[in-house]
Amino acid sequence: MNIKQLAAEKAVDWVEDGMMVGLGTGSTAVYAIRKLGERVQQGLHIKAVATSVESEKLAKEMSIPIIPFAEVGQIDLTIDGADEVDPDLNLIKGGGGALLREKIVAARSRQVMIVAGDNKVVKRLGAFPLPVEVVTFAHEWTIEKLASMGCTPVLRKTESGEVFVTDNGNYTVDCHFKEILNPARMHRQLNDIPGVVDNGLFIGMASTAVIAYNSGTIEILRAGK
Ligand SMILES: O=C[C@H](O)[C@H](O)[C@H](O)COP(=O)(O)O
Repeated sequence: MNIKQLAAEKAVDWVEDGMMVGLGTGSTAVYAIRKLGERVQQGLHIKAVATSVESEKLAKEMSIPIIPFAEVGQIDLTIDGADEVDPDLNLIKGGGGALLREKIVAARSRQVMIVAGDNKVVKRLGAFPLPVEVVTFAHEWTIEKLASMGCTPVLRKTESGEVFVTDNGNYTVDCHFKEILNPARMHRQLNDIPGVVDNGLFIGMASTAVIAYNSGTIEILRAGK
């Protein structure tokens, strides 16, 4: 079993009967959705909301009952991956292109549990290019403003060379900062740029991180500890 699978399947142990569960996106979250699906098929009763079209499709294939976001009240637990996790459990997310729905679901969740291999744990955020979701209108100008923040911005393309379009019909700009000294301030400054919809910094949103190591060990990190 690889470390992504180990962390993701462990997190599913926290899901209890009757919960409203947020389903993350990405190659690690996929393992959590599959495991949760197995538990549903064995009789676990939950409802879920997905953070991407892709995760929703997989959840339905696994017979997990999906609720439209408009009908979701409080979400009990969201299980999601991350591109970087710092010691305060601040995160970079959006490498898979789903940051906006992920952030909305996280904001509605009592508990956000991050699942990752230990390669995602960093002392300081920013080596991973920070994804920023921007509207298509005047995106060239928005990209210039992002560059003025001290990064090298790259408009994300698909493997076939088309501009990548998010589930919300926007573009993603990957901002190469190398390091982000003050993530909370950077979060505000980026979102102040007209044309920016949101950025991949998740500040103070994760309550727990389930981190798996190649040795097979699992470490549980908690925010504020
Ligand atoms: O947009 C995608 C999400 O934020 C993912 O959770 C993140 O990119 C981590 O993905 P993966 O588990 O594939 O490394």
